[in-house]
Amino acid sequence: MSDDAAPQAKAFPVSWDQFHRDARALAWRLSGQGEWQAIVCITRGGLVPAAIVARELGIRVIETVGVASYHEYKEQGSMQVLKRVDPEIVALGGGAGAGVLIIDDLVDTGATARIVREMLPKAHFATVYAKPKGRPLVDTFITEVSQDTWIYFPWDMGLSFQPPINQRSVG
Ligand SMILES: O=P(O)(O)OC[C@H]1O[C@H](OP(=O)(O)OP(=O)(O)O)[C@H](O)[C@@H]1O
Ligand code: HPA
Ligand SMILES: [Mg+2]
Repeated sequence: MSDDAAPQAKAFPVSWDQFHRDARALAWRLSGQGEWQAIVCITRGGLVPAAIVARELGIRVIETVGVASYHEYKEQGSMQVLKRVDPEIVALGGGAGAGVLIIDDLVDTGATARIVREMLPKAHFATVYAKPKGRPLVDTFITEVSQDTWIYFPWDMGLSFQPPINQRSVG
């Protein structure tokens, strides 16, 4: 875990339904903010909200940028850029990504957002969820959760048996 990462005391599980609703809410909010020429989604987490936003706003030019940092579960390591943005996309709108929408599932410490913003300084950065440390790097988001919350996305979860509340150990 990086030095500034908080221990994750709380859990915020998100179902597919809730994620779809929240990503659609993001599309609504973005719809009044300009004519987007392309989406750059940050893989892999940004792929799902990008598909929903692209469908709602009729955006058909979709590019990816690959950044990985959480190599182990909840542990942030060194940042690795695995795929850069196509120069054709960077050049849109007169250069530096003007008119481009960058989409990710969430911003946590802001480390990922900082790297991608450097690549496209004039782009609009949007996420579905935001934690306080990363929030200043995002132009538009839907829901804020506390820094010590871990968000569980539906693609990372499966159905499993839950013991009755009165049989759970407290601790
Ligand atoms: O604000 P930060 O502290 O940088 O964290 C946010 C990033 O972490 C997660 O991606 P991850 O690196 O785990 O890769 P993934 O999208 O492939 O799961 C998430 O999808 C964001 O991209
Ligand atoms: O809270 C989180 N949930 C899932 N992936 C993440 N990557 C950084 N923070 C998170
Ligand atoms: Mg990611």
